[in-house]
Amino acid sequence: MQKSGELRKVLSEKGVIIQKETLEDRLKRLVSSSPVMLFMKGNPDAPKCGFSSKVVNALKEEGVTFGSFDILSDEEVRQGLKAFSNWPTFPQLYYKGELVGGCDIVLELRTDGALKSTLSE
Ligand SMILES: N[C@@H](CCC(=O)N[C@@H](CS)C(=O)NCC(=O)O)C(=O)O
Repeated sequence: MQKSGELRKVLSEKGVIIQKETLEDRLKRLVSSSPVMLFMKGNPDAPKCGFSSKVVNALKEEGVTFGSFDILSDEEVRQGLKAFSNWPTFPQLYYKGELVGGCDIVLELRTDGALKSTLSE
């Protein structure tokens, strides 16, 4: 993966140098695009995996407002986030740009009564 801040210079068809966002910068932007951000398979109305579905239900039941991104729609983000956060699976839940965890952790937090407070500190 390219390092953050490294601008990718690309020669366009017209010979003009354009600057493209690196993958790392894109991932940083995406994980912070909502205070609570869920990277999942499918979308909250139609999850395409049981683990993603469980996290969506937990967030909805706790009344947490969240943004989401369907990693099945973007292979670069799917594989990139695994390396970026050193976390090999989805769903991945972020709060203020930091990884909270996957399905097991989210369900544990809910059982402990700590999900809502973790996502609103
Ligand atoms: N124990 C995991 C279960 C999640 C999981 O195993 N996800 C798999 C199957 S949906 C996954 O994302 N595999 C990698 C991939 O599909 O890219 C959790 O707590 O989130």
